[in-house]
Amino acid sequence: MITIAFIWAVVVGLCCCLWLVLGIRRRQPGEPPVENGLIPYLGCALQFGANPLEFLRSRQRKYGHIFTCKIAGDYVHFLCDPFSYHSVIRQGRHLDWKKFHFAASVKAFGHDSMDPSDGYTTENLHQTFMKTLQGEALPSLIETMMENLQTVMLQSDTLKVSSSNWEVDGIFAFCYKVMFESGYLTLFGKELSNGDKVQAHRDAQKALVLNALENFKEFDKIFPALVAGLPIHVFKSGHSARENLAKTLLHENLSKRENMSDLISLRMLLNDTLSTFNDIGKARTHVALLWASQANTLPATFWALLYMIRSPDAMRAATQEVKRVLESSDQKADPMNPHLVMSREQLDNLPVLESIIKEAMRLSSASLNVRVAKEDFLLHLDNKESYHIRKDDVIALYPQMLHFDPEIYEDPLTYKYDRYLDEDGQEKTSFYRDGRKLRYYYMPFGSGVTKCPGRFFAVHEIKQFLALLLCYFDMELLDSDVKTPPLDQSRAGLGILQPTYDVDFKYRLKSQF
Ligand code: HEM
Repeated sequence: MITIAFIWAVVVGLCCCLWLVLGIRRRQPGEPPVENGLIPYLGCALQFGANPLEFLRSRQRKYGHIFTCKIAGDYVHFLCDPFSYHSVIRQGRHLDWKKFHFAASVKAFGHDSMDPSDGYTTENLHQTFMKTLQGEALPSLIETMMENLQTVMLQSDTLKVSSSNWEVDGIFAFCYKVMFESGYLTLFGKELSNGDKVQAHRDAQKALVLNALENFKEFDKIFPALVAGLPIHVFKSGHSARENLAKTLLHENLSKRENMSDLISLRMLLNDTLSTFNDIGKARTHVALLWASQANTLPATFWALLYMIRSPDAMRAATQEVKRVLESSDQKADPMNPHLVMSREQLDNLPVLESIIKEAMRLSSASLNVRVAKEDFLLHLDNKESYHIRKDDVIALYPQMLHFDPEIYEDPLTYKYDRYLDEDGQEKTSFYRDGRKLRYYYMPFGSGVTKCPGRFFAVHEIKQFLALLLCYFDMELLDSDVKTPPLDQSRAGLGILQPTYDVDFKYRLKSQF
């Protein structure tokens, strides 16, 4: 008995020694300070995951502008000096952004790799996104979204609307219903109608989108775990939710839809012509786009609406701004005939709404910008210091550190709807730290080549949503003193954080705008 215990003790002891010898990195001359953490493989992952901002701030106080932490098997160099961000963002020849992004997408969505160098497709995804989400493609996306939003708000059964009675709903639930349905229809179009049985067709369409929303929410819950590397089979309902979404997005189903966005039609064509993906693999690439288009937009819309309703000054200024646009284009809001139009130029010229949204995203965004070192190289910082970085190490920026920095944003935890407005009421773009003007001060959409290609559409659709609510509805918080809900940290690193609980409000049709 004693011998078995002794053997076990020796084995465990040897493993510990092996881990100490092989699993721990020792700082070499010229490298950033390193923290291996106490748990083999995971390193500092648990402490980082519990509260990334606090973790990074405490390490920054201890080590300075750059330090290295072992996180889930990788050595991650966190760069905390905003003036040095440029050396990572400008994408020198030493840094790779593809490896991490393509691998994360494969892990979460289960399609074959979309990196052309892996041989499953020759599509240049980046080009597809730029061509179909920006520039000339944007006006038609905006136009379709505006129509869909008004239909969903006023002409379908999604909301109960009345001018005499207040309806009560959670702001989060409300935003998810309205924005998901409108965004889904804008990207994936509507099912072709067969002429007769109009009501039955409408009901089926509605059921499909409602189902998609439920599946989306279920899948979204397990998304952080998938990105962290857990296999989807561990999560029964999350797995079947993803597969249900994929089934509705099979090409044979999509081809029965009309008014599809250029993004999805082009991706279908390129899936069919340039890839070797099978049918379900193709469909999963569309699930990835559905997720990208909704997972951040929905919580961002929630925060923008919540903060706007909470601030009477914001409501007043935004209402005036929207009124001015309608008057200048001779339009009147009529809920019985909801066909307001706002061009891209008009939407671009709404600085108050822009600032309301930006400030909401400043307070709720927690994305991690990641690059991988392709080779050993020397990273030069703004203060003229240089650090040795090893091949395959990760370099990360965590812009929430900027967004909550009291030297950049005075009183950073307070929502100020006009924070991004200058003295002339136009967009403010000058922010300073230590008396120096910052190039990077607002980064919820990422940076450099990996910057979100859907960012213009995202901001426009949230502006449209808020503008239409102001035109058509009176809105009030149920409890005017309600506290802002805390951020749910479980998605930290992945984008806009969700609230830990919903906040109730009431709404009814406006008698006049
Ligand atoms: C408030 C809303 C949104 C936020 C905060 C947001 C943020 C982001 C971020 C942080 C990334 C990753 C950037 C990086 O890795 O450095 C990203 C990627 C992406 N986003 Fe968005 N996004 C939003 C809305 C949208 C919308 C509406 C669409 C499309 C209709 C979209 C499409 C994409 C795509 C396709 C990618 C992947 C790009 C690539 O890998 O090349 N996003 N987004």
